Amino acid sequence: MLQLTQSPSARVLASLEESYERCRQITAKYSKTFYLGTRLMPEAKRRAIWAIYVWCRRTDELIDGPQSEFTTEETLDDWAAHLESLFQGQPLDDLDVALVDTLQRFPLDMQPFCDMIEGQRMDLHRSRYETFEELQLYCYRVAGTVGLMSTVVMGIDPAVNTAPWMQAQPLPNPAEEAIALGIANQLTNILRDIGEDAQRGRIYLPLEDLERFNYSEQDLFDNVIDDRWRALMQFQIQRAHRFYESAESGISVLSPDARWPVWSALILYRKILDVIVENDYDVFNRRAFVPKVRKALCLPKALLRARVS
Ligand SMILES: CC(C)=CCC/C(C)=C/CC/C(C)=C/CC/C(C)=C/COP(=O)(O)OP(=O)(O)O
Repeated sequence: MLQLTQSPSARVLASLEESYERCRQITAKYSKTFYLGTRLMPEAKRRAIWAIYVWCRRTDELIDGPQSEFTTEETLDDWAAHLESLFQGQPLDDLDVALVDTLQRFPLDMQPFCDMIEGQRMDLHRSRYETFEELQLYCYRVAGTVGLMSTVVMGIDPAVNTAPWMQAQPLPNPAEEAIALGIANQLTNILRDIGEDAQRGRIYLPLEDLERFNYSEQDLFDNVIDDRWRALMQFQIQRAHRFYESAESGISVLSPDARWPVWSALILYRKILDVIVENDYDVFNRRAFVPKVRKALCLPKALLRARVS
C-alpha cells in the first residue's frame, strides 16, 4: 500500500471553517472591545475582520509575545516573505487559511500589512520617541494600518453622494478618518499601558512633551503623580480626543451595516480616556478599563449615532 508520509510543509491545513473559528476565538480572547464591535457586523465582514485581527496580533506578538526575545530583523523579513505568500494565495499554517480566503473576497492592498511590519521594526530598535511626529508615524504603522484594512472589508456606502441627476462619482475614500481612528485607539492604548511599558523600559510619550511639562523620565519610572503629571496627561488625552473627533465624519460614508460596530468601538475605546481621568491619571497602579455594564450602555448610544450621522 502506498505510504502517505507528509513533510511538514505539505501537512494538511485546517479547513476554512476551523481556521475562521480559531480566528474568532483569538479575537474574543485578546480584544474584548473590538470583538464586541465585530459581533454587530454581518457574518462575512466579521469573519474577515477576525482573520485580519489575528494576522495583526501575530505580527504584534513577534515584538511583544513570549518568543519576542528571539525576534530579530531577520524574523521580520521572514514574516514579510510569509505575507507575500499569503497574497499569492498560499497559506502556510492553519491561521493563514482564513486570511487567504479573506484576501480573495475583499480587495485588500498589501501595503498596510507591510507598513505594520515596519511598525514592529520600529519597536525592535527604539524605546523612545523624541517628537509627536515620530510617534504618529509609529501609531499609523501599528494601528492606522488596521483602520485602512478594516475599511476595505466594511465597504463604502454606494448611496453616498449620489442622486439621479448627478454624474457617476467615484466613491469617497475615508482613508484619513480610518487612519485617525487607528491612531486615536493607539494613543489611548499607550496612555492606558504607560505603567506596564515603563516596567519594560519603554516610554511612548514623546520626550518633547515630558520636557514641556518639566516631568523627567526618572519621574515616570518612579511613578510620580503630581500636577506636572496631571497636566501632561491632560495634554495627551486632549490630543487623543482630537483624533477621535477627526475620525467621526468618516463613519457616515461607510456601508450602513458597518456604522454601528464602528461607532461602538469608537465610543467604547474612547471611554478608556474617561476612566483614566476618573482614576486621577494613575496609570501606574490601576489599569483603566470600561466595566461590562457601562459597555452595554454605550451600544444604544452608538446605534443612535449610526442612524443619525
Ligand atoms: C472611521 C472609519 C472611516 C473607519 C473605521 C476604521 C477602523 C475600524 C479603525 C480602527 C482600527 C483599529 C481597531 C486599530 C487597532 C488599535 C489598537 C490600539 C488595538 C489594541 O488592541 P488590543 O491591545 O488587542 O486590544 P485591547 O485594548 O482590547 O486589549
